[in-house]
Amino acid sequence: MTDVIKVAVLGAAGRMGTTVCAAVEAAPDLALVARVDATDDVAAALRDASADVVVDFTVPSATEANVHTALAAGAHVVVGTTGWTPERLERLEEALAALPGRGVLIAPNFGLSAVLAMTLAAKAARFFESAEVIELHHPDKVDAPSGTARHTAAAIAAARGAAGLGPSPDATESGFDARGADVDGVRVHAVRLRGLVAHEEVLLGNPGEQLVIRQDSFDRTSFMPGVLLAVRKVGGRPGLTVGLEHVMDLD
Ligand SMILES: NC(=O)C1=CN([C@@H]2O[C@H](COP(=O)(O)OP(=O)(O)OC[C@H]3O[C@@H](n4cnc5c(N)ncnc54)[C@H](O)[C@@H]3O)[C@@H](O)[C@H]2O)C=CC1
Ligand SMILES: O=C(O)C1=N[C@H](C(=O)O)C[C@H](O)C1
Repeated sequence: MTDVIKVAVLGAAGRMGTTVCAAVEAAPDLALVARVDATDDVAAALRDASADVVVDFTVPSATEANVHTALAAGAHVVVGTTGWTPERLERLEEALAALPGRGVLIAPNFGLSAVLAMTLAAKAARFFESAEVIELHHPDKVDAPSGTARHTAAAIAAARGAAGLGPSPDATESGFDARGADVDGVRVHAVRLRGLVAHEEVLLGNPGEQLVIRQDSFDRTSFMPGVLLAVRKVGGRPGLTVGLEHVMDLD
């Protein structure tokens, strides 16, 4: 019989944290050893828990410090929280270089439909003159555009660049402000609407044709197969992994 993986959850009282705790408790090969939230002493809680894997679903302002605290406590780390800038990733890679064998897996989205949508969009991008991304979320979300949309737009931009494509055509003159955020030259639009959970649409256009790639997370349980997959895989992937696609045999 394989050993049970001990899991601690940061942000355990939040929307995602609550769902992750329930999923871990329901998995026979995992044991939930700590629920940690904002009012707790994170370092002390993680030291006491001796978790194999710490899962972070907190807030962009706390996640970097939490991950370094989890590493100091001796755990591998799975991160779903947004806000991982290139500078934060660089600091994390430096820390991991001094911790051989230790793994951190950060995924902007653990939904299988979202990962597949991002992958398909990146593959399709070089065939189209125009590309734009629309992300749609619940209105309690604190960041915009979503981490998923940023990741998607960056992958589309990289594919367009590698194919020698220039910017998407756009005759909008300066002084107009309704064209969304610019992520590596790809326009990203953010909708916030009560009733939504997490949704993304990639629009790819050519003269006379359009490809729309859309994914919908109607419920936070949709993220759980991806989170549990990451928890099971992270210990076997030393260093930093960004994107669930790398443990889904998609690359
Ligand atoms: N990668 C993915 O598949 C997904 C990522 N997310 C991201 O996960 C993050 C959390 O989302 P939600 O659960 O909706 O937010 P939420 O606001 O419901 O939960 C965040 C929780 O973190 C706690 N918290 C804040 N600071 C903390 C700290 N220093 N230590 C421990 N806990 C702390 C808060 O008290 C709260 O309970 C967001 O960045 C969101 O964008 C959300 C859904 C899916
Ligand atoms: O805040 C959310 O809800 C979500 N956040 C992540 C993001 O910003 O991409 C993942 C998913 O879209 C849900």
